[in-house]
Amino acid sequence: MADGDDVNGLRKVLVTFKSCLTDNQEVLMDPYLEGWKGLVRFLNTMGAMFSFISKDAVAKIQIMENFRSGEQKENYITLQSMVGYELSNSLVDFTQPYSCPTSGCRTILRLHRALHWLQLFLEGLRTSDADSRTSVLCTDSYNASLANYHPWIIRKAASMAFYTLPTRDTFLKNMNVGTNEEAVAMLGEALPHISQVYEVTESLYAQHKLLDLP
Ligand SMILES: CCCCCCCC/C=C\CCCCCCCC(=O)N[C@@H](COP(=O)(O)O)[C@H](O)/C=C/CCCCCCCCCCCCC
Repeated sequence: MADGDDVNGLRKVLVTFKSCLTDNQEVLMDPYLEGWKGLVRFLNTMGAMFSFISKDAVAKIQIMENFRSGEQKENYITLQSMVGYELSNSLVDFTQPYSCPTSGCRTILRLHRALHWLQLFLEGLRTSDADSRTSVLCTDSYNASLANYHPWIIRKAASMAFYTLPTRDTFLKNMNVGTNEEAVAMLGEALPHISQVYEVTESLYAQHKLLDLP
């Protein structure tokens, strides 16, 4: 395959997050989920050690796609409409985890926290030295974000999976978006959009006191 072929579609995935935000700063659910599906496709190329992560992400994406295709699909067009609908209909459980049915607000919060990890990881990948280890970058970004919400056993399993990651140079090559310099440039283009989606979601959840949903 010629150099630069975006065989994993990562360029398209990262640009998808750019199409999440509307002119009035609302986050569109469909491209948000498409972005995550693309990231999971890439995750699935990294081996069986990551399958428990992929399974959880796929399950959460499926919950949201069910909302987007269900009777109330019009209320799930944006994260803002989802929050308004679920809060005004008392569908969000502020006390019990895993209450049924699992709310969209709770499910998106888990993906939102993972988006923070992604932001930190991609920035680390973009700015680190050529001889850096992706495992260290991934561990550091995980410990600064998602790890704060996971029990010991999950943190242990995650750190074991991270240990199998290659060097930064090999990881950038595996992204299949061109030379390493082109991959770094693509990360620089994509990161501001990912950060914007993260910040808009963070302030939406903070405004409605949803950041600590169990
Ligand atoms: C351009 C380069 C792209 C880089 C590759 C990115 C690929 C990342 C794809 C998906 C990221 C993982 C999404 C993980 C969602 C986890 C949500 C979560 O926290 N789930 C926990 C809580 O859910 P509830 O139990 O409350 O329902 C769940 O308990 C834990 C599940 C296990 C996953 C925990 C580890 C997450 C590590 C994220 C790093 C991914 C490693 C990527 C390797 C580069």
